[in-house]
Amino acid sequence: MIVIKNLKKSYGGHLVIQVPDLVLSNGIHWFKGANGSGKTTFFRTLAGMLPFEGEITLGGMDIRRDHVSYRLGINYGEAEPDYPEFLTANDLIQFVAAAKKATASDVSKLIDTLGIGPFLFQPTGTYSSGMLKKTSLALAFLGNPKVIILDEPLITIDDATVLKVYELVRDYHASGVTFLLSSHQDFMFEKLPIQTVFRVENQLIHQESVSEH
Ligand SMILES: Nc1ncnc2c1ncn2[C@@H]1O[C@H](COP(=O)(O)OP(=O)(O)OP(=O)(O)O)[C@@H](O)[C@H]1O
Repeated sequence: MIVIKNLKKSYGGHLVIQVPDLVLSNGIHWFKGANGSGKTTFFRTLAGMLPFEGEITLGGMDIRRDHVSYRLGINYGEAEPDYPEFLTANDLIQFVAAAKKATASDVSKLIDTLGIGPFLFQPTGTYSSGMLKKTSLALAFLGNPKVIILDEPLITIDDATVLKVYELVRDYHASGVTFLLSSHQDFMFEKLPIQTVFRVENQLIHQESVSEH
């Protein structure tokens, strides 16, 4: 469970998002909102990548005080991944796997499921946008996170990979992982048990009814 209190995130004095009080329970949550509404900023803040005002805890772990255990508990998949171009998918995966304490068998399962094998040892500078996205998705599933945040997980990947991502989300969710997702495309509700839909608008986050979607 993520508990957020009095969160304010600004860039250079310009307020982007404020969350006075929000509890994200275990489940799959979809964050919707117009371009520039603050979804990525909110996700990066929760992932511990940005300074902010307020308090965030994950399963009782404080984002600042318990920063190592907090970060082991939360994974983040970038909307538009961008890596140093000389690094291969294998370099990135091995590095993150070690940091996130992932097992070798989980690593090879993810490489296989997401079809990364054919370009595993090529530098990411040579990748298509879909190959970069598959790499970032593999990184987001490594280790034993309690929460996985996927920012626009379905963009640039082919239809077969979209189905694999649904499968991964369902499987990890079945073993207790909470997902925070954003997408401008609709998710296939029959393939993903989405519990809550949130709308990010006017610097705030409102809960919507799932049946509206
Ligand atoms: N590093 C930054 N420095 C200054 N302003 C930023 C920075 N990153 C984002 N912003 C601003 O914060 C606001 C929210 O951006 P953010 O990327 O969080 O939106 P988003 O909802 O994810 O948008 P999209 O749907 O287009 O991905 C925008 O006005 C953007 O210009």
